[in-house]
Amino acid sequence: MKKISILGSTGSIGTQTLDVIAMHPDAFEVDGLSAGSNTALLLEQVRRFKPRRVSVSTKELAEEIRSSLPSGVELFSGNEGMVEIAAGGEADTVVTAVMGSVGLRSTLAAIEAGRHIGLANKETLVTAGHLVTELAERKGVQLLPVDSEHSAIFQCLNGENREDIACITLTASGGSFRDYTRDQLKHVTVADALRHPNWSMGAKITIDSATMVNKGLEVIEAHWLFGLPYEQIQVLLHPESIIHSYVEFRDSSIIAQLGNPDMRVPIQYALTYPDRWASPAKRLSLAEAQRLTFREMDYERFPALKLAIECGKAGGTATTAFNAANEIAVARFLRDEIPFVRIEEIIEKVLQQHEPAAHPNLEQIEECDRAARELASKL
Ligand SMILES: NC(=O)C1=CN([C@@H]2O[C@H](COP(=O)(O)OP(=O)(O)OC[C@H]3O[C@@H](n4cnc5c(N)ncnc54)[C@H](OP(=O)(O)O)[C@@H]3O)[C@@H](O)[C@H]2O)C=CC1
Ligand SMILES: CC(=O)[C@@H](O)[C@H](O)COP(=O)(O)O
Ligand SMILES: [Mn+2]
Repeated sequence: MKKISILGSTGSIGTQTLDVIAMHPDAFEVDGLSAGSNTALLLEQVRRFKPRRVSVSTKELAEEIRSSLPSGVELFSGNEGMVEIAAGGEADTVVTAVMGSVGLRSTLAAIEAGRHIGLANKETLVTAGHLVTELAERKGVQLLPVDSEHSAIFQCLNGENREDIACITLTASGGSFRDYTRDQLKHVTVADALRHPNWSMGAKITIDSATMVNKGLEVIEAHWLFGLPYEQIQVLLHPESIIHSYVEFRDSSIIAQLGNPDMRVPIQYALTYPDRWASPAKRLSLAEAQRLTFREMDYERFPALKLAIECGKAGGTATTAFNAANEIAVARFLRDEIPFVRIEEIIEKVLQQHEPAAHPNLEQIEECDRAARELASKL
């Protein structure tokens, strides 16, 4: 039995990870679950999956659910609680399905404890990619991508030599507003932005997809996961989200990974790697799909993508500040406090005032994250 812990078990990736686990009850068991504030769902998950340890985001929420937990289940709270779920217990693999850079300390703690990582929480790599990848290398821990594009690249690279890679291409759906002009973006609502054309995901990543920040975060994520320079990472608009990404090799061969959009596939592969197991995902019929379309990425239309790549190239704390500013700006947009186009402006303004530090340690990263959040909240 493989033991799995999930950080963010009540979210989109967390619940789909539990769906995958439920499909293979003889192969997986749940060791620990960490949630934010959705205690009703967490308690339901506890009854069904019988974890030994759970955590919620605050002490108050922990006290609220204490008497509803079966005896013997250990209860934790706050960031320390997430670290307990990540590094305590007996998990073989920790799925990082929490949203945002709040997952950084617990991801590092899981790696330090020698747990393999099913990595969905891309913000940790954007915030502190060098710390996460260096520690994983030192501890001999696998960082198994859950993000669909990175799982695709990972699969395309199976058995290949890194020196043979010419470049990788991350595909982008274009998000909710891919056919809008910049002028039309001025009047969009939160409900409009939350209508992703192909994927059903958490609110924050759905907005990131609409601003193309998601693809920016993914370029940085790919840089760290695959150890490639930014010059070898490209982005292509592919509205159907069928080709999840591809690799071009120096002999001009291209290997791509395709499938209907269903996150249970990359989640399961991260849990079963290097094996492939049966999945209920709808089979892709290219005859039915008939046409796959592509468009050159327009960096003027999607300036946040351009800015993210510039931050990636600048290195150090630039990507930390980019991520933190975006997290705050998206939260403000979701609360209807700012218009959609203001998200990009806030990120840009925070970066204008940011003094990047090279090779930051964890304390410097956390200070940069805090300062960028403070500024983004004030703007
Ligand atoms: N959804 C998808 O298809 C994909 C997601 N990803 C990445 O996966 C990660 C998760 O995304 P997604 O599942 O969509 O997000 P959701 O918003 O659906 O879920 C986020 C999870 O994190 C928990 N959480 C949020 N804030 C805190 C906190 N401060 N402390 C503890 N727990 C917290 C939430 O708890 P609660 O709900 O209980 O408050 C929830 O369990 C993100 O990094 C995203 O970019 C990557 C590829 C695809
Ligand atoms: C499912 C997944 O991996 C998301 O990150 C997805 O890629 C979002 O879609 P776009 O950012 O391409 O719109
Ligand atoms: Mn993705």
